[in-house]
Amino acid sequence: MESYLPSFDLKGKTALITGATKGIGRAITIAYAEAGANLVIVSRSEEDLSNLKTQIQNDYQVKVVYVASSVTDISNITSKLDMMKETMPIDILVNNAGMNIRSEALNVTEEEWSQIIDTNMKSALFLSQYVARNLKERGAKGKIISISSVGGVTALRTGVVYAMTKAALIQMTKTLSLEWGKYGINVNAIGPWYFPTALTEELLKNEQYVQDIVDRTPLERIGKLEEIAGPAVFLASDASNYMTGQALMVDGGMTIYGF
Ligand SMILES: NC(=O)C1=CN([C@@H]2O[C@H](COP(=O)(O)OP(=O)(O)OC[C@H]3O[C@@H](n4cnc5c(N)ncnc54)[C@H](OP(=O)(O)O)[C@@H]3O)[C@@H](O)[C@H]2O)C=CC1
Ligand SMILES: C[C@H](O)[C@@H]1OC(=O)[C@H](O)[C@@H]1O
Repeated sequence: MESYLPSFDLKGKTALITGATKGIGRAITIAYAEAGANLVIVSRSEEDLSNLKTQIQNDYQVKVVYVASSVTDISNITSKLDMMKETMPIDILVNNAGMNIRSEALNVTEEEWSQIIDTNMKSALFLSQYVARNLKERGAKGKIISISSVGGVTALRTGVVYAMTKAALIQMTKTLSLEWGKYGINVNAIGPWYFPTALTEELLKNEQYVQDIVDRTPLERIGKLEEIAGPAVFLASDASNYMTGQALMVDGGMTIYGF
């Protein structure tokens, strides 16, 4: 029977998600479990990680391990991954962990710079490097997905350093896709507009701010977490095997805003 429907399931794959316990990362993590992936989940809270592991293992027949660490402590994370790479070799990496300090450019400090840069970019590159080295050693195909932002392609009022990190993730995506395509590693990014998470909670409590968002968004609403999980499953699955170096804006149309 002629068929062109690719597989969206992730059975037999192992996915590492940073920032897996809250917000967008949590939605992606649970969606990956629903798609059958084994999981390596990373955030700083041992309690949150343990609770999420228990929830997922109660609901889905997948293996879950966790690494409680700041993503800025790369060697701590990779040393723990080394101990599990025989049993849980990583096939899919989601560089999701990120943060923002919303200072105007005239006021931003070096301390804020360092915190945002290190959290949003350092682990994205060095965890991608770690996973790619392991995939190359195994001769295995892999998927690397970085969570950028519409702020990586258009100007937002939410901080210049954050915007720099999100633009950098898109350029990192393109460069790594160029170098690692020959190893069968797809490297893509997702650029969300606003989604309801702890990161945006305070902003989204402001009715005028939400109205400003709606006024700039053709779909006239903020996103739902399942609407970011979908593109993340797509980019992790065989359905996107011929896509690499791309930044998918998941934004209700915001970045094409016309007049
Ligand atoms: N929500 C939105 O509207 C948008 C979000 N994004 C991006 O999506 C990603 C996720 O954001 P969102 O879900 O909203 O954020 P949340 O603040 O809700 O979640 C962030 C997650 O990252 C983890 N995290 C933060 N800093 C570190 C760190 N140093 N080390 C390890 N884990 C860390 C947190 O866990 P813990 O604190 O327990 O360690 C948490 O699990 C970010 O990269 C963000 O820039 C992009 C565009 C829009
Ligand atoms: C859409 C942006 O990324 C949004 O801006 C912010 O300040 C939040 O940090 C969100 O990430």
